Amino acid sequence: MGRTSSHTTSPLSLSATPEDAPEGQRSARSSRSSVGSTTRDSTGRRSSSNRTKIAGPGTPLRSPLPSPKLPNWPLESNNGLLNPPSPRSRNSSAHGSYASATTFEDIGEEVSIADAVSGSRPATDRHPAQKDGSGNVVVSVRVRPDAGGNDGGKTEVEWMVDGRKSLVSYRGREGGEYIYDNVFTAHDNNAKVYDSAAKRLVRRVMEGYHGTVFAYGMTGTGKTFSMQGTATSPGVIPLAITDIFSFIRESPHREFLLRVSYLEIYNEKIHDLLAGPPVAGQTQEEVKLREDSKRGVYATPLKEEIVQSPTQLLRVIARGDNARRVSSTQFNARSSRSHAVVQIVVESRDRVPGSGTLHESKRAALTPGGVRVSTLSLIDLAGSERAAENKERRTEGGHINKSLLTLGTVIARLSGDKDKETSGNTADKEKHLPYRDSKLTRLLQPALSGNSLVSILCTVQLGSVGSIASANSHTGETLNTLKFASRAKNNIVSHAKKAEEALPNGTDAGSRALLDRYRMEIQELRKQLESQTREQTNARDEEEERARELEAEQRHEEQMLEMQLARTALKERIEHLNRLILSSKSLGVNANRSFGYQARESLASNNDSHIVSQRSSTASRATLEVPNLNRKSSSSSGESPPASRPFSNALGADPNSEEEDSVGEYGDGTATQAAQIRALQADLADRNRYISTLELRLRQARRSSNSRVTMAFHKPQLHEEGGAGALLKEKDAEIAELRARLDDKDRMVTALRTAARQRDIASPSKEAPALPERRRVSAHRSQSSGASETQKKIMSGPLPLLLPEKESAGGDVDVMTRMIDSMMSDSGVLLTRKSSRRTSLRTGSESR
Ligand SMILES: Nc1ncnc2c1ncn2[C@@H]1O[C@H](COP(=O)(O)OP(=O)(O)OP(=O)(O)O)[C@@H](O)[C@H]1O
Repeated sequence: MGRTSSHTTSPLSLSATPEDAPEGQRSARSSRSSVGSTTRDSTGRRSSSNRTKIAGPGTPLRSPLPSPKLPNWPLESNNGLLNPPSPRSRNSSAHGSYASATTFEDIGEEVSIADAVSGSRPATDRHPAQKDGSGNVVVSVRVRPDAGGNDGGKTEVEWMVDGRKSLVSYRGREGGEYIYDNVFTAHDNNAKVYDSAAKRLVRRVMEGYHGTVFAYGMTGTGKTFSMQGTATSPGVIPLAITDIFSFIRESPHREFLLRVSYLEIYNEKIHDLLAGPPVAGQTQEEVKLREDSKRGVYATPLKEEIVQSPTQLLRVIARGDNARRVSSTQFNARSSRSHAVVQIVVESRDRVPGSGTLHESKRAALTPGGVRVSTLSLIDLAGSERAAENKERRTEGGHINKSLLTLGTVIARLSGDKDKETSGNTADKEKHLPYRDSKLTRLLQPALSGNSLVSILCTVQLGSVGSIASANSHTGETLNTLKFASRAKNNIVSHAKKAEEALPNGTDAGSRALLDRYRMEIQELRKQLESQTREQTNARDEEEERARELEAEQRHEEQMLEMQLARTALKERIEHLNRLILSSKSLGVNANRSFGYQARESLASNNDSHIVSQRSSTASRATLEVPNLNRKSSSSSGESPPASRPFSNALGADPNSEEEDSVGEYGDGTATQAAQIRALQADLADRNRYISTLELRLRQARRSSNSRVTMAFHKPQLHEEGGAGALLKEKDAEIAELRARLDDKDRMVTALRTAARQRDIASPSKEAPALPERRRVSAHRSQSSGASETQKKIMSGPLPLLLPEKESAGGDVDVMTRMIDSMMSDSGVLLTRKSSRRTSLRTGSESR
């Protein structure tokens, strides 16, 4: 398989036209010369006394992202927003407590340790170029300790590393001196690297600048070691995270929202390292780079996680690290096969005291200002490498080298770009910079084109004599890295400005600032909550109102029912009393008829009156007879003697009437027994209904006394209850009277039976005709031959069969007549008494 140039040649070995090895040397110098002759003069000289030996303290193991010892201060968090507690002092502050060689644009603000210690250069002279923004780009070189632990020997002869002077010089072929912003020797640890190369940039990002830190170098030279570090020696990323949160704590006047994404560019494809493993059967959407005027170049779709603590942020990044592609290569057992980009988006805004009261929450009491969005990109590039034997590694290496080559080309051409910038020809500038040739350069475009603060950390391994790193090819790579660093320092011009504060814009729903969107969402949710609370209150009020109405309605219904019952009861009572009145009248008529012969005579002579009397009597009986009496009558039917028939009713009986005959042999002359029974049953039903009405009302009254019935209804009810009780008592009295009357009748019947027996004994031979026959005969005789008064009396008695008895034994009949008269007289007294009581009752109820 043929190899492409990118396979066979490391990008670091390529020089972008004018900057060849000697030019690279010049470039480094010119870099300094661009920042001032003083610097060049001071850094350009060789000094054996400052020469640093390559140290080889042993290679730390690459490990997952370490957890640096983080201050355990709680951060207030609300919806992902971070609010620092009141500021407190600490030794390691993100606010410039460090002494760093990092320059950026703080003129005279910070002095490098080396310079401060040496005092060789006054701060004002040191970086005059900072005034035109070139100080926004920091280039550092870090020398990795030799894996063999040999830091002496020939190395000293070929390479000279001066940390204090930020100088690396090579005495071999194509040798030269390279001066950078920082040169870290093999003795310098990650903390020193971070403090000098990145700390200030991180702080600036927190203040609102975009910042990019990336590690560049040949494979195995310590890029990942520098960016991630180890558990004991945390690298740039964990230390930056610590500082981010320290800054938040120390900025009580601002509120922050942090979101993080993590992507890798592997074989020229972008992968979201936070997206998790692809779900079976689901194709993951390819991450693409887009560009817009506000955000610049960005990858999408990309998972962004909002983080609220250093631990959370470190965990998210560690998760991404685990997803990153790492393989073993000739130079590195765990070589990164992709460019990895951690992006931390910082949203912040001022917290201005608002109109909230003390009782409201702290957050509600502050009215926010505009949101500032800045981005910190921490990039661990894959290392350039020579072609590997493994096909897969070769493919990867090809892509890695190609992208690094493009990066080198872009940076190399930036120098020409600088000239065009002065001439103002920006169209040309865009045209000749091949940002789009690789994903890496496209992604780095905003940073390389000057919108961002940039810190480039180039890692090299010089190697002692005989080591792999000392091999010719390796030295060539190292030299190319140094040249790249020099070109970057020389060519990249950053005019990074603080991101503008986007004022809260209620209509911009697609606003990039989550802080703003969250604020809007919170406001919206608050509004919703308020309206919901209002609605709930209204609904509750309505419900209560409805319940009240329902209760009133029920009460009204109860009252109506009570009134209805009361009316029904009154009606019943009126009806009953009316019946009683009729009964009294009837009884009065009957009584007259029973007591006086003359009255009976007159009634008997008047047929119409007789009929009326007959009816009245029936009604009277139907009304007055009590159930047990009724029972007795019916139970004795058929075999009880005719004596059970009342005397009075026989008085007006029409002996010719078929109806009279057909109503039964026990008819009393005014109504048949069946009619009596019917009447009694009807009366009984009336009373039962009345009693049940009273019971119902009583129950209702009891229930109502427990419910909230108004007093207006209680009073009549109580009154009704009293009336019902009285009525019941009255009924009981009536029943008792009727029973007494029944007893009288029983006695009468007994007497009549006795008389009948005596008659039978007196004339045993004389057969009595059958009852109906006798009755007819007697009736006929009585009517046709004009019966005597006595006969009429007897006829008005219960039994027509007494007639033959009279014929044969007149003495017995007289006895019987006397007895009946006496009983009737008793009964009359009883009925008169009862009648008078009923009248008084009626009067009483009417008056009531
Ligand atoms: N300054 C250092 N001090 C001690 N050990 C180091 C240093 N720099 C690198 N190493 C060790 O060298 C090895 C390779 O380092 P590292 O993986 O960081 O290289 P790299 O540049 O990221 O390589 P690649 O491009 O292949 O990913 C690791 O085991 C690492 O621990």
